[in-house]
Amino acid sequence: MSLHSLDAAAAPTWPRRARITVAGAGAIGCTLATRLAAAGHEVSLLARGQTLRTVREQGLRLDDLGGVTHAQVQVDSAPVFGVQDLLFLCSKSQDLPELAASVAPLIGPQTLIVPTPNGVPFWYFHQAGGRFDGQSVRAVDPQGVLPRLLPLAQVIGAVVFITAEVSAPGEVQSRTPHLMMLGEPSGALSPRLRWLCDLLSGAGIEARALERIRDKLWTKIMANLTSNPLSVVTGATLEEIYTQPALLATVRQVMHEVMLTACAYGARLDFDPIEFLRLGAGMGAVRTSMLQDYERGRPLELAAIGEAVIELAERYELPTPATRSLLALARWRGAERSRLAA
Ligand SMILES: NC(=O)C1=CN([C@@H]2O[C@H](COP(=O)(O)OP(=O)(O)OC[C@H]3O[C@@H](n4cnc5c(N)ncnc54)[C@H](OP(=O)(O)O)[C@@H]3O)[C@@H](O)[C@H]2O)C=CC1
Ligand SMILES: CC(C)(CO)C(=O)C(=O)O
Repeated sequence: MSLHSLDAAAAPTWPRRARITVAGAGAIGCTLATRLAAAGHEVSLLARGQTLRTVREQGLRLDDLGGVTHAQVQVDSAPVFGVQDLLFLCSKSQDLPELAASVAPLIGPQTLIVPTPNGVPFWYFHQAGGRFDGQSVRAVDPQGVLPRLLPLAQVIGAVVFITAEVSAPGEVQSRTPHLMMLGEPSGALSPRLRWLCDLLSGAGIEARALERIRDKLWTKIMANLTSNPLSVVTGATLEEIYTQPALLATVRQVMHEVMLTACAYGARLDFDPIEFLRLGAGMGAVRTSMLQDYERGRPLELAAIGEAVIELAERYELPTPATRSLLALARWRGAERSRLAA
């Protein structure tokens, strides 16, 4: 039997071989699906377009530090896989409301839901305590639909420290170790969180259970907001962004604005800002995911990575002039790119 007990009073038994759907067959979705399928789980993939057709015919192919892994998974454009133990939502943040609207049949009362998008998550204020407890983040859920589509009590927060790129439909390359930080929005180190971490670690994705997942969210937001929009504006790599004086001035200003905002929300940032810049430079000639989206004429994930931070800063009347200018430039570049491509 795959599904664990529905009796909340009894200790749930979490399956060793889980029924898992990965919704969104891009770089992160295919990485997770391939690793989890190769580890013996019953994995289904919600995909569309050419990716759906290719994966149906050829399966998945992941080229990562473990070598090349092939996996066969059940794949469909409709949520026909039945109720799942675990559901990963692997779209870009701006596509999450549409994706979430399509996964209802996969969600039972015990299904764990793990959204992977970068940026401020829609669940940020769920069980956060404090003055904004329970509120929504407009920038990432403008219609306020996500808490209705995804039961918040079943959502586990995730910060994904994987770098992956789609090389062809259903094929992904990743050249860094796979690491995910996971946490209950309430901060509980629950049995289900430990189960999830064990399951991922068993599939070759190092997974750490955190009591303070929002701290790590801010670390990742800092990395994304200091580099992704600037890479779109300048075409620069991470190494250039974090070393070139002409770019570092903006990086530092944005970093200070994010640090101030994170502090206002009680985040404990466990890094030295100078070390942060050094680590960024050490990433080498990496093109950010947003630069890749820009070059492909795809929408930019500016709402979750940038506009949501401004929204949170505004609640405390914190100034974010550098972040605003940078986002305006990146938005303009993105719109120009779309206009030229049309
Ligand atoms: N790639 C990376 O290295 C990292 C990415 N992340 C974050 O993870 C998230 C996912 O990133 P990534 O995998 O790179 O993104 P991709 O754009 O590669 O993949 C997103 C996938 O979601 C699919 N999708 C979107 N909407 C729907 C829908 N309604 N129904 C079905 N499929 C849908 C897209 O399909 P289609 O192509 O047809 O639009 C695409 O295959 C982002 O928030 C990103 O910032 C975080 C860390 C690292
Ligand atoms: C590599 C990194 C950390 C740069 O911000 C990233 O997450 C991205 O490209 O989206």
